[in-house]
Amino acid sequence: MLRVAVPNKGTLAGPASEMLAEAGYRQRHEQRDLTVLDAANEVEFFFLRPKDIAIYVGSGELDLGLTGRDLAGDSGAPVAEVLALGFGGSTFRYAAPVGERDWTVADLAGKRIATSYANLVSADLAAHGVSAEVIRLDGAVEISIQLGVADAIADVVGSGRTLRQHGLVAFGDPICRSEAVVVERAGSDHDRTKEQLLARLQGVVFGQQYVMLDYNCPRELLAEATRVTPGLGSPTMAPLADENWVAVRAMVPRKEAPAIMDRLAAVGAKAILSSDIRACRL
Ligand SMILES: Nc1ncnc2c1ncn2[C@@H]1O[C@H](COP(=O)(O)OP(=O)(O)OP(=O)(O)O)[C@@H](O)[C@H]1O
Ligand SMILES: O=P(O)(O)OC[C@H]1O[C@H](OP(=O)(O)OP(=O)(O)O)[C@H](O)[C@@H]1O
Ligand SMILES: [Mg+2]
Repeated sequence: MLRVAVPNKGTLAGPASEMLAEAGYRQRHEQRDLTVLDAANEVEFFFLRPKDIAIYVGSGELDLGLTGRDLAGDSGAPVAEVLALGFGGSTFRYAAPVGERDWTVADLAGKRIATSYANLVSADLAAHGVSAEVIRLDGAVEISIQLGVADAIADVVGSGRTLRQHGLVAFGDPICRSEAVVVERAGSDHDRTKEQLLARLQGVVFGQQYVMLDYNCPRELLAEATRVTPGLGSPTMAPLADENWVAVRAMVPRKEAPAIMDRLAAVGAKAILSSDIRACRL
């Protein structure tokens, strides 16, 4: 039985469970359930605090865990990333009050820095050769300067709204660029159930990052059109009843799809359709 940790709360919990459900795994119906057994797929899911997940996986008690790259890094647990999941994107950054001065990381020397990710911050300060006091807080870190316990902070930045609301500005290079990831204990083996879960999740991630384009193309413009949509391997082509036309089907990156559709229309393609891919195996 494969044992897999899933966030039970916070930003990553909803999307992580939805992705596992899309991959065909049973997920919990009740928010308070801490385990779910998916006997058909030989997997047991454990719903744990996101911060704790890498610790369980690093100790070898659980085989895989879905967590944030930043959380896994901060835990210091001996885990390795096996798959990036494409959601829960954030940066982890230093920030300080707007207008006080143009802060640099070197200016943090001798200062108090509040954070919920003390290990990441200590390691980054050491890498910069800066000696400062790290104040460990559990959350609402942005308010700590106002309340007088810190001079600067290091925190997760998503949209940047929370920093702006508190009159703070980020500075320095991001300490970490994070997203949700699957981790395993470093150096551990892959058995059939683990490989299957990773392949299914990979298929859902691909499905979310690509769309399927279908279009009809005059035969003489095929070479030009398929240069625009080379597909992952090679585009699928099928003859139409009108022998001067061909139907083409190719996967394209979701973010580029509108621009690719513009280019196909300019080439002379017609009936250009874009559709979602729920999951795929390449
Ligand atoms: N806007 C965001 N705010 C917080 N965490 C985010 C955000 N966007 C992505 N994340 C990621 O979510 C993970 C943090 O999840 P976690 O559940 O610990 O905190 P949370 O979502 O802030 O919930 P809570 O603070 O209520 O426990 C990190 O990997 C972080 O990078
Ligand atoms: O850049 P934004 O989109 O504004 O998001 C970032 C904020 O969201 C998180 O806080 P959360 O709401 O989880 O509260 P917490 O500080 O108690 O963890 C994070 O710690 C930042 O404070
Ligand atoms: Mg939080």
